[in-house]
Amino acid sequence: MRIVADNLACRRSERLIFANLSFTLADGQALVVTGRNGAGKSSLLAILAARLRPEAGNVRVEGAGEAPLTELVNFVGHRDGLKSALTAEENLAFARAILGRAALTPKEALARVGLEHAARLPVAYLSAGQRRRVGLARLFVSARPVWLLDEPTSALDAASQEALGVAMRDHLAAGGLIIAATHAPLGLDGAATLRIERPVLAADAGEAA
Ligand SMILES: Nc1ncnc2c1ncn2[C@@H]1O[C@H](COP(=O)(O)OP(=O)(O)OP(=O)(O)O)[C@@H](O)[C@H]1O
Repeated sequence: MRIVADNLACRRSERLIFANLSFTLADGQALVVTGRNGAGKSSLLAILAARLRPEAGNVRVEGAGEAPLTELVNFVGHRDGLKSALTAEENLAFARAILGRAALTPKEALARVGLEHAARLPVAYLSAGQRRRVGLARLFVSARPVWLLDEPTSALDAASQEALGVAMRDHLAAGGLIIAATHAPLGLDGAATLRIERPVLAADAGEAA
């Protein structure tokens, strides 16, 4: 399958955040999205996950049968999206039911991120890095092929960053696709990069002329 983003533009609170942004990504490929704070990395991921409407342009998926991109995407956002009162295992069981395409069980997914001992603890009791790892474990409970990751290494220690690198490389080797917004290196050699730059506004062009 391929994801094709064509001339995307994003406006938030009346401000044009980015424009003319295009890329194509195929099976087994990763795209690392970079840019200054506020450049629009999270906004781009939100557009790809159909949580935000683009100002212009479109995103299409090719070669995935009838399935729309929303059903192919597993999105781990900047906020972990976990319910604090539920246990780690319950949070993952919920995600597994919502996402479909069942893969690892919640217990197996927690073992994959080294948190089997925390399965029965309310997420509220976990450290920031542990919460992040539970959030990332959502990637393993469903076989959705497109991982959208927003700052996936934030709060992770070196060992967990390495484990995430292994998981991402395994996913790509199995034909998955990854689009990750980050300020930190992710260890994805050969990934394409997309740096979001400030759009050139008509007013700026006029000033420059
Ligand atoms: N819900 C919102 N409503 C209005 N404006 C928003 C909203 N969310 C983000 N923005 C604005 O959109 C712009 C892009 O934000 P975004 O979070 O996409 O940037 P980012 O590149 O991910 O930044 P960072 O590196 O700091 O995470 C910022 O100016 C931000 O203030």
